Amino acid sequence: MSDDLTRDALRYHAEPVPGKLATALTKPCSTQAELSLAYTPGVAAPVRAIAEEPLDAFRYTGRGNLVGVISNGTAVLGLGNTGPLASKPVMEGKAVLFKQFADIDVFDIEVEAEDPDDFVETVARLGPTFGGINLEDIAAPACFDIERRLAERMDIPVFHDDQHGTAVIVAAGLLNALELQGKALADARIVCLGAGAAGIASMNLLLNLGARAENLRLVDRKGVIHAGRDDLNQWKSAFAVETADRTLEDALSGADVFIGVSGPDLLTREMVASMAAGPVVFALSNPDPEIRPEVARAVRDDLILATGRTDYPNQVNNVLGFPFIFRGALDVRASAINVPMTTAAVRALAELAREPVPSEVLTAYGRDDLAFGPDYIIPTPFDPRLGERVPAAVARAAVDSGVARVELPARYQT
Ligand SMILES: NC(=O)C1=CN([C@@H]2O[C@H](COP(=O)(O)OP(=O)(O)OC[C@H]3O[C@@H](n4cnc5c(N)ncnc54)[C@H](OP(=O)(O)O)[C@@H]3O)[C@@H](O)[C@H]2O)C=CC1
Ligand SMILES: CC(=O)C(=O)O
Ligand SMILES: [Mg+2]
Repeated sequence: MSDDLTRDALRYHAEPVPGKLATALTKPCSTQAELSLAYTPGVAAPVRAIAEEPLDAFRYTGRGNLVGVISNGTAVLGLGNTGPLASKPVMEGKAVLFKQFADIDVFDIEVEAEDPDDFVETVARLGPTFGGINLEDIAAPACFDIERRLAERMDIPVFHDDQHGTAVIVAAGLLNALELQGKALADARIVCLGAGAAGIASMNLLLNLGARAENLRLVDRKGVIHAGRDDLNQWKSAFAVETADRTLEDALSGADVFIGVSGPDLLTREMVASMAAGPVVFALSNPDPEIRPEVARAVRDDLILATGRTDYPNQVNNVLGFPFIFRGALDVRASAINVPMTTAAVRALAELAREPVPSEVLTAYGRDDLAFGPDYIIPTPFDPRLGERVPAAVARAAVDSGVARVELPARYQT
């Protein structure tokens, strides 16, 4: 990151008030009469109602539109285990995105609990506060059990954004990028560097969508995950294949797709040069990608390139997913966010990128033109249609898959 950007970012976070969030009131409270309603004695009325009928919490409190963005800070962006306190700017940032793009309120909660049992116990007890839980920046492999255990204990959606949010955007972007390169997902040779939260979930979703296991190579710090390794946890070993490939370099030779969800500057010029004709390179590590776009583009001009960043074309980042997926889930009071719902989000995102781009987006990006093609494979976060299409698709999938607890809202019934 340049010195200028570092300075600007620190100033943005410090001024005019520290941080990016504050509490807003939704009811007036400036007279004796209003205070009597907001606080004692009036507040006793909704307390009694909710004690008698728990569903009244959705009527009398903000629970139904409130998501907990919760982290223990063990995998903060690509910066590693910075701990919970240093993760707070990211969690506040996720709150900004929930509010800005989907009008969802958020409490960011940073928990001093590296031990999964402590973390699960802490979060599970917060159920009454929230309509949904967005787990963020929790390292693999602990994140897999944490999410499963919380989903089993809680009756609201528990969604690990780095797993499923990322997987949705990777899949939507890849479906479009492969089509532009004239390739099919089922035939594509895909190499994923990073076998953690984002990597494992993205590969699982691609398998669901038609990628073939024998065409996938998952790579961690020790190299290719293959059948001969005896150091693999259960999530990695599900991807162990019989192959002679041992290094990232081996795996990438002739590959169609590189997906990087690992760390900065791990993909070399030579590796990009060795890929098949018309390759797709998603260098998604934040803030610094696996290869800088200008370096990759200098190697070859037939590639489609994406990063997780806002300052390059093709931002493959979970910001395109979690606000809109939760909007759809909350609107039907879903008890979970399941595969039919994430798959519906993939399709909605991929299809939206093929439509003409509205003027708001061109203005936000200072562009005269933007159209489906190698530099526009996925909508931008500022696309106002995202807030209609993705939640509608997710809510419908929730209803169809039986996890919705209220009917599909009229505005989604088109
Ligand atoms: N663009 C986007 O929307 C998103 C991007 N990301 C990015 O993906 C990265 C990983 O995040 P996440 O999955 O949550 O983290 P995890 O800690 O769960 O997983 C990290 C994975 O990356 C691997 N890895 C790290 N460094 C290296 C290296 N030098 N060489 C090879 N493999 C390496 C680790 O290998 P090992 O298992 O051997 O330790 C591990 O498998 C981060 O950079 C993050 O910013 C994540 C989510 C969304
Ligand atoms: C984008 C994001 O969630 C990450 O890099 O961790
Ligand atoms: Mg994250």
